[in-house]
Amino acid sequence: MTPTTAPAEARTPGTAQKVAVLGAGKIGEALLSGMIRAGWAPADLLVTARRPERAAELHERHGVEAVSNAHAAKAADTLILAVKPQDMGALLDELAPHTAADRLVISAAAGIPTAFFEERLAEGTAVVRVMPNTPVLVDEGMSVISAGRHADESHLARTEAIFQPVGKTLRVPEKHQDAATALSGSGPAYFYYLVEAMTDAGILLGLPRAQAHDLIVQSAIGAAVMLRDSGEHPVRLREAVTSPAGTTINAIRELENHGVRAALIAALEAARDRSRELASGA
Ligand SMILES: NC(=O)C1=CN([C@@H]2O[C@H](COP(=O)(O)OP(=O)(O)OC[C@H]3O[C@@H](n4cnc5c(N)ncnc54)[C@H](O)[C@@H]3O)[C@@H](O)[C@H]2O)C=CC1
Ligand SMILES: O=C(O)[C@@H]1CCC=N1
Repeated sequence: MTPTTAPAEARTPGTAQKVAVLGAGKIGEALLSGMIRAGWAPADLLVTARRPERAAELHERHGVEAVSNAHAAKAADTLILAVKPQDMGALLDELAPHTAADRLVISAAAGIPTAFFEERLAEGTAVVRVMPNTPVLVDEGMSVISAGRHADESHLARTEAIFQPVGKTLRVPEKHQDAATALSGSGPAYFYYLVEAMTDAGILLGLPRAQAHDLIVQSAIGAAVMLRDSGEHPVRLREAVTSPAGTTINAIRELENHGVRAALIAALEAARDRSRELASGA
């Protein structure tokens, strides 16, 4: 399965569909801004927020009408639910009386299975589960998509029309969503953490913080582009940096001595386990 990027013609939303983002916090607003960059008319979008000040802020920033959850459920064909997993039950209680079965419901919440929505919404409602990540803000997101019981190809295509303009998408069976959440949903945080730690190392080695930051960030960008574009395996790319009796191998030995590889495997396993726990509202 290779992640896909939208063909040019799919990047321009061609339908008169109305899409509502319910619970526009960090990820909801990132998606909203991405849809506008991709050419969605603000008039075809709706947004909901818990606090009136937040609703006003979203309206001011994006020119999108802020409405109640009930209004969004009635007026929009596609509802993107972007509240915290722990708030999803309450949101669905609010939406259920107003949501017709022909709505497409897209959940961006970690952990919550499509069955959770199907049980609480009108019989036959199409639900798609998506795990995006924050680089949707710069159109470099990774959004992992799974169909619920009543979601067909057209629902998946409508979902991809929303998420492909802000990055890549990948369809997976829903059983892999917790793993995807651990890898790409949370993934950006691990890279930020590494940059933070490596910048500290630069300071230890005597560089000013700003310079250390720039050296590490540009190395990260260069490495990421090579990983994406060179077609080479990461091991080959690392070997090309690692000269015999050189500097890099000394660093790699320390990473191995400190169990960094095992720590990463354990960390992602812990994230996967937490995603599973969220399914029970924990
Ligand atoms: N932050 C991230 O990198 C990612 C987050 N997610 C998922 O996206 C969801 C949101 O996460 P964040 O944006 O980080 O959280 P957040 O806390 O920034 O956003 C959630 C927003 O929902 C609002 N809200 C809660 N209940 C509401 C209701 N009944 N009606 C209207 N608005 C309501 C809150 O006031 C808040 O603004 C979570 O389910 C999370 O698992 C998924 C992928 C990545
Ligand atoms: O930390 C979280 O629970 C959310 C889901 C994936 C990224 N952020």
